[in-house]
Amino acid sequence: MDGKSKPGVPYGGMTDTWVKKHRLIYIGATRHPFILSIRDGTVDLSAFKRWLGQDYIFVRAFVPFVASVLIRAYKKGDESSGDMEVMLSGLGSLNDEIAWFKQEASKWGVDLSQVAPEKPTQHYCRFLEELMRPEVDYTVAMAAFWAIETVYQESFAHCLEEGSKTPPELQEACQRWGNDGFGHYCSSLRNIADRQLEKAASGSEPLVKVSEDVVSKAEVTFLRVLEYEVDFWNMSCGTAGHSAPKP
Ligand SMILES: Cc1ncc(CO)c(N)n1
Repeated sequence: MDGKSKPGVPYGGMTDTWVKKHRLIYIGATRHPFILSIRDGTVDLSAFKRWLGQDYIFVRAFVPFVASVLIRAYKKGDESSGDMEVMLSGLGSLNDEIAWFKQEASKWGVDLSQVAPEKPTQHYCRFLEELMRPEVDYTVAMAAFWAIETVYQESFAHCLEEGSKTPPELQEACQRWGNDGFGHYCSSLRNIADRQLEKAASGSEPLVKVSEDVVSKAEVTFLRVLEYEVDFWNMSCGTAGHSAPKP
């Protein structure tokens, strides 16, 4: 969490460098007060229900983004990489996730059909749309994909650690993203992103535009994901998102 390389993650990958270099905002996204309130059992259930409704809207918008990365992986044509299989597993779990949201919403009496996207959700979904544009490089899309998933994995795994007082009725939500299998999936995404970034940085990626351009765009995209995540948690807490203006 504090930028130490994780077991099984190749030390020194570009994503490792970013987590260290931007550890304050990374901690802001993965140890947000909303998450800490779940972990210490003080979370306001109305905040949890607000998060549930808004995240359902986000996840539905996330599906086409993941599909767009799958298409990019296919077009890369590097069948040996196994990238497509990682994304297919991600799409499969999103199918289960949407079913879980519906079941969890009915458990809490949240009518998902009546939930309107709040501004942070609208902005985050618009950002996903931007990442689906054809001119966005596979490497940049993968940096976003890994960051989006890993913020949730790190956040909810924290609520499951020894000593946490997560309320039993919220354990399932935390397990959803905090479990080891999802952690392994995030490591697979991270390895793809690191491989792509390494190729872009070494200029060995054919037909890629100016390679350092791709690397710096990927880093900016990583930071934008963290900002959108912090805004999303702020919204869940009900604190009007006074976040930095988006570039
Ligand atoms: C806002 C948000 N970020 C990341 C994830 C992980 O898929 C999610 N479900 N929602």
